[in-house]
Amino acid sequence: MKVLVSPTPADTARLAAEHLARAAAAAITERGAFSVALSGGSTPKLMYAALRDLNVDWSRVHVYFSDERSVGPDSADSNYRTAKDGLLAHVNVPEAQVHRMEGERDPHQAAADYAALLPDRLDLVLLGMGDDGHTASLFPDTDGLKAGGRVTANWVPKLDTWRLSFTFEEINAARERWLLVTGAGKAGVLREVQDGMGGVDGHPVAGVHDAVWYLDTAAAAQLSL
Ligand SMILES: O=C1O[C@H](COP(=O)(O)O)[C@@H](O)[C@H](O)[C@H]1O
Repeated sequence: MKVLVSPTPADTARLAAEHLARAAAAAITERGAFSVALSGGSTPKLMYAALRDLNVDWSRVHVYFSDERSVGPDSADSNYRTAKDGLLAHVNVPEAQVHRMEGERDPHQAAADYAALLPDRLDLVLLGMGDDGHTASLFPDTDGLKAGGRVTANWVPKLDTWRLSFTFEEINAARERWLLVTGAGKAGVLREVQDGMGGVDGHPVAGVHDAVWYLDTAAAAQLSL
């Protein structure tokens, strides 16, 4: 586990945003473009705000999503909408370079179509971790944990809904994976992940390999570092 601990969620967000700006510049210099998959939920919001003030050549950035809920782009639950409101509407990223997952469509068809538009290899996948150890929309004890290919339609019984999600194969094939996790509420789960409790079925985030973890002090409180 490569772990970077900052004092507060805002510090964590700022550090990840600064590293993202640096990673984007390096990729653009080396390969002419930077491809990043964003995550959803509440944790990335502070990072989106921090990123708006940084120097990034957004004309060379291609934005994807690692997961999406079964809703349209205007829903308050939409991961795309969170990213749009918090970041994409405030920077000069060309619309044609923003690729949202279409949560409002038939999930199997939407997953297949999304897999077809992904580049060969993403530069960076940004991820979060839920209180139950899920990451992207790979929830404990769901079929999506064993899905092959790049994107899966994952039925989540406890939420009674479909989710669209990158598979582990796609997440682990990217050049880099960063996990952004903050708050005391995540400390116990993080400890269990570090101890290997429940394996990937119990704590899906354990299926993410060679990640950099951006944590605040509260989330890291129970880890042995
Ligand atoms: O449902 C989701 O939850 C996770 C974690 O979200 P958070 O609110 O605890 O930060 C998120 O990473 C994922 O993209 C999202 O769809």
